[in-house]
Order: sequence, then structure tokens, then C-alpha cells
Amino acid sequence: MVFVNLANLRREYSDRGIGVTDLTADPIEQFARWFAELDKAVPKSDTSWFEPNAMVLSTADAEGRPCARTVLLKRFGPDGFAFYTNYRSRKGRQLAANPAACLLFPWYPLERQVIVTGEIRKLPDAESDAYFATRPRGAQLGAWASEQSEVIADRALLDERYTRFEREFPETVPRPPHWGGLLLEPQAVEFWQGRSSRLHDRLRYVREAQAWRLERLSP
Ligand SMILES: Cc1cc2nc3c(=O)[nH]c(=O)nc-3n(C[C@H](O)[C@H](O)[C@H](O)COP(=O)(O)O)c2cc1C
Ligand SMILES: Cc1ncc(COP(=O)(O)O)c(C=O)c1O
Repeated sequence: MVFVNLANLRREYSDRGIGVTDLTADPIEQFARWFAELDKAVPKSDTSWFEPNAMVLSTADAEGRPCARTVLLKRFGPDGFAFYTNYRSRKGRQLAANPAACLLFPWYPLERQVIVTGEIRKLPDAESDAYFATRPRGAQLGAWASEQSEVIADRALLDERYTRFEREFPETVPRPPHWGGLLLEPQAVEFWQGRSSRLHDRLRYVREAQAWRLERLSP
């Protein structure tokens, strides 16, 4: 039996604070600033396996049971945060029943996290088509081969399906109708900056009728 005590794993965070006046009026602009800082700060060597656009997507089923997984952010702007997936996957089915969701960006290299909550809707087919066309052929065929989130008896079945679709689509691979983009429209965006003595800064934008309200949360 394994028992591992991790109580001694502890880091003290630096005191790179954020104040209300440091932030832009619009959370998407603020997100763009932090994203640019992260991109600059993180080395792009092969040995540093860090995906700056990776985010943890949390969803819940109709009964409110939560689950989470990593997905890649593919664009963000005034309308929200977009990623691509299989609409028939577990997350796809959950979101069809309950569009409420949360995105968490674990930007530990800068002692930061950003948490976005809101509702998710499908991107227009034309946008999904355009994005799908930019993916490498292997990933395009993979989207056909994988019945994402279903139990499979054997890895070989996946490879067989891949080969079958490789033959079916010798040239252009069309986008599977069950694969495409989802957009989270933010209702609240929290920017978290680690500080000493666990007295971190947390500043949250909350959407109101005309503008965003900015509030400070206790750490
Ligand atoms: C770094 C990373 C990036 C990922 N990006 C995506 C993605 O953009 N879209 C996706 O469907 N799955 C992505 N995955 C796989 C998901 O984490 C997950 O296993 C899959 O979507 C099935 O989730 P579900 O069963 O909850 O629907 C990624 C995994 C990792 C570790
Ligand atoms: C299953 C799956 N779908 C989609 C993506 C992200 O899209 P793309 O492959 O176009 O980067 C990933 C990225 O890891 C993935 O694992």
C-alpha cells in the first residue's frame, strides 16, 4: 500500500501584486496582456512541456455532477473563448444538457491563474469548417477515427478506424459533423496573482448590463 505525505511541498510566492488601477477596463484586454506576458516569460525549448493555451474546462451533467479536462484555447476576443472538440463526447453531451461551464488557466510559471465562468454555445459551422481545414491531415483523420469518450476494447480498433478513414478520404478530409468549435461567453473573469503569506491578489470582473464591474476578493 502506498502512502505519500506531501505536506512539506510548499513554495512561497513572490510579491508581484496587482491593484485595480493596473488592470484594463475590459477583461478580454487584460487576458490578452497576461497571455502576452506568459508567452514571453516561458522558454520555448522542447524540454519545457508547457502549453500556454491549455486550459482546464469544467462542466457538469444535468444532475450537477462536475468533471474537468484540459482543452486548447484556439482564439479569444470580445465574444469569448473558443476551443474544438467532439460534440458527442462526454463534455459535448454535458454541455448540450447544461451550458454552464468554467475555464481555468493554470499559469503557474508566473504564479497566476485566470478563471472564466459563463455559458457555452456552438461556433457557426463555417468557422469550424475553416479551422478544421487548417489542422494536419493526421489530426483530421483522428477526429473521424475517435468516438471520443466511448469505451473501446483495444487500441487496435482505433488504428483500424484510422486506416479505414485514410482510405475513405484519400485527399481532402471533410469536417465530421459531430466535431467543431465551442465558445464560452464570459459572465465573470477572475485574475489571480500569487503573493507572500498566502495573501494573494484576486480581482474579478463581473458582467453588468453596460460594462464590467471590477471587485477584489479575499484570498
Ligand atoms: C494539453 C492537452 C490538450 C488537449 N486539448 C484538447 C482539445 O483541444 N480538445 C479536445 O477535445 N480534447 C483535448 N484534450 C483531451 C481532453 O483532455 C479529454 O481527454 C477529451 O477531450 C475527452 O474529454 P471528455 O471525455 O470529458 O469529453 C487535451 C488534453 C491535453 C492534456
Ligand atoms: C482530442 C483532441 N482534439 C483536439 C485538440 C486540439 O486541437 P488541434 O489538434 O487542432 O490543436 C487536441 C489537442 O491536444 C486533442 O487532444
